[in-house]
Amino acid sequence: MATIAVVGTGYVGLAAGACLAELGHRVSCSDVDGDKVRLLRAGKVDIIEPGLGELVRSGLANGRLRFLTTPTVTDADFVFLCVPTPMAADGGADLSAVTSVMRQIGDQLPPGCVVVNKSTVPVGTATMLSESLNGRVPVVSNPEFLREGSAVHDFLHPDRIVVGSDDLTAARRVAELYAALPAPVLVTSTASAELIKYAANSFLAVKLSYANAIAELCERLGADVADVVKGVGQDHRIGESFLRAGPGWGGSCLPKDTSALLRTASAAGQHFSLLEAAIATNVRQHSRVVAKIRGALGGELRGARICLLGLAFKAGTNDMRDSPALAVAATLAAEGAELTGYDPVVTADVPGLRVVDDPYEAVKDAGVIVLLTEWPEFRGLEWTAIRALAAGDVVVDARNHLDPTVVTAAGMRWWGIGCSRGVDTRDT
Ligand SMILES: NC(=O)c1ccc[n+]([C@@H]2O[C@H](COP(=O)([O-])OP(=O)(O)OC[C@H]3O[C@@H](n4cnc5c(N)ncnc54)[C@H](O)[C@@H]3O)[C@@H](O)[C@H]2O)c1
Ligand SMILES: O=c1ccn([C@@H]2O[C@H](COP(=O)(O)OP(=O)(O)O[C@H]3O[C@H](CO)[C@@H](O)[C@H](O)[C@H]3O)[C@@H](O)[C@H]2O)c(=O)[nH]1
Repeated sequence: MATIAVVGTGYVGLAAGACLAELGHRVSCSDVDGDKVRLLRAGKVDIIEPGLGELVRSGLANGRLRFLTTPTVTDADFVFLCVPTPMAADGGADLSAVTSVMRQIGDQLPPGCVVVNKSTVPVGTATMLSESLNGRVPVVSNPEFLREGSAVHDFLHPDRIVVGSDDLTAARRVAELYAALPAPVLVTSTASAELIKYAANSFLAVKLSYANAIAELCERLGADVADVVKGVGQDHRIGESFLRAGPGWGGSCLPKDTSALLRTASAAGQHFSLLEAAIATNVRQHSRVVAKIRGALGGELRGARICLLGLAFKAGTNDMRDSPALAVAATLAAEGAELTGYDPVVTADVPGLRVVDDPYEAVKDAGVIVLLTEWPEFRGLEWTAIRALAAGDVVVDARNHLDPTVVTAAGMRWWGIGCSRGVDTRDT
């Protein structure tokens, strides 16, 4: 059993801390957000993550998990860095939280301790951190691959555990922390481990943009993207996952990580045109959704009432960071549309958008209804009632989530993504 200090209790830090405590380690988690720490001490988790609340409460009860407002590292065998690395103004990764934590704890790290970096950071960061410590303790890169909405499951059932270290003993000690998990451990240099994280997220983004570009072609050629990606994905070399066409990819990771990798490549003298095209295709996908909405309204957005169903960047989370729904909403609002939104878990107001807590209120008088997040509850909506409440009769289903026969049986028109129904290529 190891003593672990986790710094940052967001999606990654809290999942890692609670799961490592569950695996038998003694874990203290710290965060600068005092309100969050107070809630966690009371066993309350303010993000939607199945199983996380239970693990936090069980860790508190068995004494293996505690929450602090300042990191206590003097007795730690391992310090896990799990702080944000958002997009900086220049498109790269903002490392200020990482460097500020290291300034705070650097002098207190005991001999024999290992700094384990789980934040997503550019190649060279582990070396930079190690130099800032004058090599007193090893810095290991241990990127995290969990997804929001399934953080606990993903942490406990990883496809692989990547341990990047220029010190083999430290690498072995970090790998040992995960010994109870049935996953292959890949030991690499710190540079390779740091790049694996960006390369994986960027590959997912490229795959998604490819699917969205094929969806556009399907519309132009009269094919159906659902069938096309099924037939493509059944080739085991390609795989069916991450090929669902939609309003574009978003979230707290893919947009910032693709941008940071592009910048890393450019600083290294490489024009990564494939990745650049994937990002551009994603922006284009937002515009294609807006074009469909404009088409449904007869060309005019100014003054139009539009209902947005779903605001989170995907179903299963209340995270709205870089949500495609917000990108679409921002363009519509800038063009003078009046927006009403409903999301089962997002209740906070969004600039340019009135958020209501009932889908039937959201659709009232709407000239067009746009589905942007694939929440299961949207499949159970009463479309006959909606037909009576809305002013227009088109549903732009940007996730191909609804059953078109149910929607059309209620007297509405269903416009999907990547299928010949509802094609409007006027301003794409
Ligand atoms: N969200 C994901 O699905 C995911 C998955 C894998 C990797 N990552 C990476 O992990 C890192 C953390 O991401 P996240 O989504 O958990 O972030 P988050 O925004 O959910 O949480 C970060 C937490 O760190 C705290 N924090 C900020 N500065 C701090 C400081 N100086 N000291 C202590 N705490 C501080 C914040 O208050 C917040 O609670 C990022 O680099 C991200 O790219 C995220
Ligand atoms: O077939 C698909 C799959 C996903 N998406 C969209 O792609 C985005 C990203 O989805 P997902 O990858 O599930 O979200 P995250 O929770 O942000 O997870 C990604 O980012 C994390 C942070 O780095 C990584 O750890 C994960 O491995 C990586 O999947 C979302 O907008 C999804 O709606 C699609 O449009 N179609």
